[in-house]
Amino acid sequence: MTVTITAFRQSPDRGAGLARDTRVRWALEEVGVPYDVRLLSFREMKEAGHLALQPFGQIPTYEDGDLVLFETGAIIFHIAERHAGLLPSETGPRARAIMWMFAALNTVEPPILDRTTTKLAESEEPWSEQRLRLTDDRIRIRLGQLSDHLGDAEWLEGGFSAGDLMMVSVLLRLKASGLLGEFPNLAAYVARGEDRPAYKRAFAAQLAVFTALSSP
Ligand SMILES: N[C@@H](CCC(=O)N[C@@H](CSCc1ccc([N+](=O)[O-])cc1)C(=O)NCC(=O)O)C(=O)O
Repeated sequence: MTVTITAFRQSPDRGAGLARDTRVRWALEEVGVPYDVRLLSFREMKEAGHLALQPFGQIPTYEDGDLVLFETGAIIFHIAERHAGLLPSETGPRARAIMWMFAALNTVEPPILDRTTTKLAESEEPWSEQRLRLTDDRIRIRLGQLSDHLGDAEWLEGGFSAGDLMMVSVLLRLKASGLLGEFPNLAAYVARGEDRPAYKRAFAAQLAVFTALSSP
């Protein structure tokens, strides 16, 4: 049975790879599992058919036979559990790699999402600029702590893992802000992630969706 994921029919980022299906595509490419994509319009995401799979009306979802999952972290953990290549087999190193998945989603990403909210949903508010400065400073604290921990290491725990896939995916959203560039070792870490053949295939696949839209 082929795995099927859902993605934006027309991603607001115009194929920049920032929508969360890119993380799942990357994980599937890393472990060599083929997948189909069901593209959804914003309207279709809120219709009963999709809400039955994803009660919050979002993408991505993951379907494999009778199993339906949502939440990118849970999907990637499921993929990494079942296929070699994203989690070490030894108990301790495996737990550490999973720890970094949670750190990416629960500690590093929240202030980044807060920044996105300020930029996209609060830009007309009189306090928006001030709030953006505060948000950026909170992000800088996390980036500084992560930068200090990573140092000159290639990946967070020795070999590349799902923890790095999630952390790089989280940090990618900062590229345009200039904040990532303030921490050269983190910028290089993200570039190493983008340079992985599996990431390149995942990125190209989601970009092709957007390109197909804009071709005559
Ligand atoms: N916690 C869930 C969050 C899923 C989620 O945020 N999905 C977003 C798309 S990825 C987030 C996202 C959206 C757009 C961009 N962009 O740059 O255009 C980047 C990331 C979505 O469906 N949004 C529509 C809605 O909520 O109605 C998960 O991790 O899977």
